[in-house]
Amino acid sequence: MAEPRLWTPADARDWIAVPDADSDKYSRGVLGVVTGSDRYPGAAVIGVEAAIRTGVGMVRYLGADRPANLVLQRRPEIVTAEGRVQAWLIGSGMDPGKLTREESSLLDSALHGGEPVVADAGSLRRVAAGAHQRAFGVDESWRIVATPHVGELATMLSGLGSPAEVGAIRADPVSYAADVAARLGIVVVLKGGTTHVVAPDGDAITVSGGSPWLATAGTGDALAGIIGALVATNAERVLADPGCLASVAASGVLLHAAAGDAAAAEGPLAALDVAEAVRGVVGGLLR
Ligand SMILES: NC(=O)C1=CN([C@@H]2O[C@H](COP(=O)(O)OP(=O)(O)OC[C@H]3O[C@@H](n4cnc5c(N)ncnc54)[C@H](OP(=O)(O)O)[C@@H]3O)[C@@H](O)[C@H]2O)[C@@H](O)CC1
Ligand SMILES: Nc1ncnc2c1ncn2[C@@H]1O[C@H](COP(=O)(O)OP(=O)(O)O)[C@@H](O)[C@H]1O
Repeated sequence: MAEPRLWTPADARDWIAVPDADSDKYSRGVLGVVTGSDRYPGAAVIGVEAAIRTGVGMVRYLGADRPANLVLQRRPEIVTAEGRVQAWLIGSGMDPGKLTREESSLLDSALHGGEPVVADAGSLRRVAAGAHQRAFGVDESWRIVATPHVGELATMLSGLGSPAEVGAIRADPVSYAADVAARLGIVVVLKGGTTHVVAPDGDAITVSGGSPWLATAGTGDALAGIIGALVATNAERVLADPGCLASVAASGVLLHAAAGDAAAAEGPLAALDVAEAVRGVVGGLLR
């Protein structure tokens, strides 16, 4: 396995799609979002806020009523009607053991739809079960980015029939992430104090340096929203060259770390502060 590459702000800058005079909300990219639940409605609010502050043409939110109402309360810009999307963000704030039939069906539609997908939390078991592979074959399933923390990676490994202790994963994170990435044909973003982005071919990118104040509830939901927005706004490039999905994901991790630093500069941060701070980080990279 090659040495992990360190991602830089200049690398991330290349994946910020800047609108021009010919752009419209559709051409910029629409992100479909299936996140949140009655149990964890806040995850939907945090992810959507992070996505729109990263920059996207439109967010279509298709979750349950309680999170949908909270999302709309904070962001009336969000559209809750079905329609075409360029990418999906799924699973944050969803409990895989307590999904309603409607939620299960929304997750499966996103995984089987053919668009790139950012799969978080409650959707990871489905990804580990290989539903996307059965639909597309392993070679065409590069379009999925999974964002587990070590506990969730352990669950994915169990689902793949290779259980591993969390301690063992922490001791050798890139190898375990690479194993899951290769077997499922997906990009794995293994979150932690240092985050590793690993492609199915074993190429690894390391992003370190985010403030330890990021260790607070909901910051992973913000990360998923940031990556979702980047994938939606780069969907054409991703579909033309799925191999670039790891670069898009690494750029999202870098924006998230920088937003964490910006938010932490003012004192202890909350996840929504991180989502709000992405705007300034993107603006700074573009100056
Ligand atoms: N406001 C909201 O709506 C919020 C909603 N949220 C939503 O909540 C849902 C549950 O997500 P979750 O991550 O809290 O719990 P879960 O997936 O059950 O795994 C936890 C187990 O894994 C282990 N573990 C090991 N290392 C770990 C690590 N670094 N970080 C975390 N865990 C680690 C550890 O086990 P242990 O090592 O203690 O045996 C632990 O018991 C999910 O849908 C998420 O989106 C949250 O985002 C918060 C804000
Ligand atoms: N000590 C730390 N230093 C820097 N970043 C961290 C640290 N701990 C966690 N993070 C980041 O915070 C986020 C936490 O995500 P996650 O574990 O999914 O929490 P949640 O489910 O509550 O959103 C990840 O992006 C992770 O990389």
